[in-house]
Amino acid sequence: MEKILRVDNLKLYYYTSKGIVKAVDEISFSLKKGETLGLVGESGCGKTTTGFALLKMPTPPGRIVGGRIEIDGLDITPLSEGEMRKNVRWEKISMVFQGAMNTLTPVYTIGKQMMETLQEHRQMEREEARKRIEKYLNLVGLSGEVVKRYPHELSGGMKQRIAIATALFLEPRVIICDEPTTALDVIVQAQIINLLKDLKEKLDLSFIFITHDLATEAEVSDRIAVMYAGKIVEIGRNEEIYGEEGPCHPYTRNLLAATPRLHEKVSTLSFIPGAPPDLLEPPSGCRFHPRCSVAMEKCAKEEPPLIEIEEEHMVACWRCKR
Ligand SMILES: Nc1ncnc2c1ncn2[C@@H]1O[C@H](COP(=O)(O)OP(=O)(O)OP(=O)(O)O)[C@@H](O)[C@H]1O
Repeated sequence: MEKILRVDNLKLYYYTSKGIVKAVDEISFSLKKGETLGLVGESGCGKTTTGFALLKMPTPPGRIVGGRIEIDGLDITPLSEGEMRKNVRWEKISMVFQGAMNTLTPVYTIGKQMMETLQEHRQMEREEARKRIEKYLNLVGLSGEVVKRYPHELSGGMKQRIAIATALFLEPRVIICDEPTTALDVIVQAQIINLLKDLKEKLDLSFIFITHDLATEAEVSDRIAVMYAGKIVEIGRNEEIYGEEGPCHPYTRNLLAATPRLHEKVSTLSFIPGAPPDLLEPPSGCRFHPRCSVAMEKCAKEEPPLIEIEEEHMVACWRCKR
C-alpha cells in the first residue's frame, strides 16, 4: 500500500536550563494511506512531542535536531516556517491536540472561532467559509446551528467533535489525534472512536492515534508503534501485538500485562517495576534495560537497532529473533 508519511531518524530535543531532554530520539516509521497507526507508551515517553515534531511545530525550548519527514511525496524537512504555514500545516497534516476541547475561547461563539481559524489559513469568501464550516460540523455529527452557541453551552463530546471538525476543514490527508477520548466518559469515548473510524472511511484519511490506553488502541489501530523513553521499541500489526503469540519486546509485553481486561479476572494486575528514565540522561544501551527482567550484559552497552523480525513487525531488542 502507498505510503502517505515517511519518518526517518527524527529527533526533537528540549534545551532546558537543566540540560538536553532527548524526548524524541531517532525515530523512524511510516504510515500507509487509509491506515491508523497507534502510538502508545507510558506518560512522558515522547508521544505528544512526536506529534509536534511531525507538524514541525516544537514547543519551546524544543528544537528538531535531525531526521527527515516526507508527507505525500513531499520532503517537508527543508521547508521554512512560512512554507509550513502556507502549504503543509493543517493542509496536509493536522492535529487534534490533547485537551483541545478545553481550548475554545469562552467569550466567542463556535462559529466565530471556526471562521477565524479558517480565514487565517485560506483566503475565502465568508459565505464559502460558512458553508465549509457547516459541511464539517455535519460530518462530525453536529448540526450547523451549533455555530451560534458558546462553548459552555456544549457537552465535552460536542466540543471534541468541534476540535475534530476544525482539524479537518482544510482537508489534510494525515490527522494526528492526541488522546482524543481521554477526558470523556466511556459512552462518549465510544461515539468519538466510531466517528473517527467513519471519517477515515468517508474521507480516506490516515491517522496517527496517540494514547496510553492500549485497550482503546486495540479498537482503532491497524498497526501499533510502542514508544519507550524517546525511542520506538516495537511496531507491529494489531493482530501481532494483541494476538496469541503477542509482542516480542519485553516492554510491550509488560505494558500489555499491566492492562486490565474485561473478560479475564486476575488476582493482581502486573506492573512494570521502576519508573521511566529521566530523558536528560537516558540509560546507556537499550533504554529499557534497567527495568527489564530478561536484560543481558550486552543490553546495557549496545543500543539494539529496530529490525524487522517478520513482515511488518519490527523490534528493537537483542533478545528478539524469530
Ligand atoms: N516544553 C517542554 N520543555 C521541556 N521538556 C519537555 C517539554 N515538553 C515535554 N517535555 C519532556 O519531554 C518528554 C516527553 O514528553 P511528551 O509530552 O512528549 O510525552 P507523552 O508521551 O506525550 O506524555 P503524556 O502521555 O503524559 O502526554 C518528557 O520527559 C517531558 O517532560
